[in-house]
Amino acid sequence: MRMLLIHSDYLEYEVKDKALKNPEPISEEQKKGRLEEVLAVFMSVEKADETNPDEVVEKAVVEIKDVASQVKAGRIFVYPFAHLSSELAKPDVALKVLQRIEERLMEEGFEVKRAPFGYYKAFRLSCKGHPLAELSRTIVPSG
Ligand SMILES: Nc1ncnc2c1ncn2[C@@H]1O[C@H](COS(=O)(=O)NC(=O)[C@@H](N)CO)[C@@H](O)[C@H]1O
Repeated sequence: MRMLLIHSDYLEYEVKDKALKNPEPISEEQKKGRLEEVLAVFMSVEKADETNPDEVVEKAVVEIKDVASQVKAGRIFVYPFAHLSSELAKPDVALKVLQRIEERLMEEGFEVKRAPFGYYKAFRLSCKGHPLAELSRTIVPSG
């Protein structure tokens, strides 16, 4: 899994078109989303993650919690992003991993939004620009 973490004043998105034949079903209200004072986490789930998705979820949560505590962010935006890797996991595995990361972060007490999976989306992001505002992490299953 490849993650790009951007500490932001806000992240907002708007769903445009389908990018997959069968994107994640979404409600009308999920077609737009915005969070202020947020740690935006752009994530590409990778082929290698398919060997142990549960382990990758836990490792990703550890990394996200670590960065969130360093930048003092209480809100997380989980953003599916297929452009951080050339070895993408298949969509059904990727969606499950991202849904599970969302659930685990909520369990950890964060306010969390997740951008819809399988759609082209317009988005605006305001990066805060401090030294820890732009970080990346790579997670691989140990198996
Ligand atoms: N492995 C993945 N990790 C994260 N997001 C993914 C992944 N696979 C698919 N997606 C989601 O599905 C959307 C489309 O994925 S894509 O790989 O860019 N495009 C496609 O698969 C099709 N356009 C056929 O190539 C992405 O924008 C993202 O929302």
